[in-house]
Amino acid sequence: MTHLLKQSVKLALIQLACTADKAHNLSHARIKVLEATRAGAKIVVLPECFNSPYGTKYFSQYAEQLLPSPPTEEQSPTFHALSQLAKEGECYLVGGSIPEREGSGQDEKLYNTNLTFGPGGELLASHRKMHLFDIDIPGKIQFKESEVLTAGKRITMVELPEYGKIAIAICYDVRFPELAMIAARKGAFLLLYPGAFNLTTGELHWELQARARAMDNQVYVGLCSPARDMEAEYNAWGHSIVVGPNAEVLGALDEKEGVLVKELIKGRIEEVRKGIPIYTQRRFDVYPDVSEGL
Ligand SMILES: NC(=O)CCC(=O)C(=O)O
Repeated sequence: MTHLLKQSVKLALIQLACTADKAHNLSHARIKVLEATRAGAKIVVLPECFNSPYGTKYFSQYAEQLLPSPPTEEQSPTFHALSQLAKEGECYLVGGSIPEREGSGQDEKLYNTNLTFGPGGELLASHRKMHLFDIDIPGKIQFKESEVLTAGKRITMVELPEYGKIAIAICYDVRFPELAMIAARKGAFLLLYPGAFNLTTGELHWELQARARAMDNQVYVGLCSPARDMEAEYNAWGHSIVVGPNAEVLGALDEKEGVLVKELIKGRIEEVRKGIPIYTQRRFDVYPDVSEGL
């Protein structure tokens, strides 16, 4: 029997204490990633906007140029730091996200972009957040990424030769089940979302979204947040979480900085799908398969 996850693997989520000092964030991320790889993690994830404050007024200030790829050290210090770190830790490094600048002047565009590197330091994928975080809950939170950011247009999947396919999206992207379903139907064993939910929606929806995406698709899901900083303008929810294919919480952090390492088990997805066979019971004769044609 072929398995979606070819061999068991340890996944680490780094719930980083992010500051306004990019150089500090990069060196601190290195310490935490290497802590995770020493614990045996082979897939390591950083949070959304892990090397800058999260806020529309900061994106331009912290943005780096990623194209043409590879960028120079000056264009993107983060690209080079992450590439080097993946190599040093001999891991797949899902580098959270950073603000990306493309073009200049009138043509300038900013994106919220993930870079994912392989153990040789090679860039494997780049995901631009597809669904921008525009919400308005009166008296609680207003946020409008689309004031400054442009949305990405591509679903991102990466083949890890030893393990299988993973899918990467960013934070608010998790609220769109179509994205997760397309990735799962295309063979992903793991959906990863660097994210930074807030104190209003975090409690109600963060764990629920992670478990829902896992339950609907019978795959592993990981959501990786920055640590909460009550001095910052945006207070991240924290609670980075790993969920198994039966929607079971395999592990979760509180709001403080931490490293969560969990083993994903070969054969578990197939076991869950055999027990509750929704994966093969869908009625694509009645409603469309969202992954069809993509
Ligand atoms: N950074 C984000 O996309 C935040 C998403 C969020 O908080 C939500 O409730 O969704």
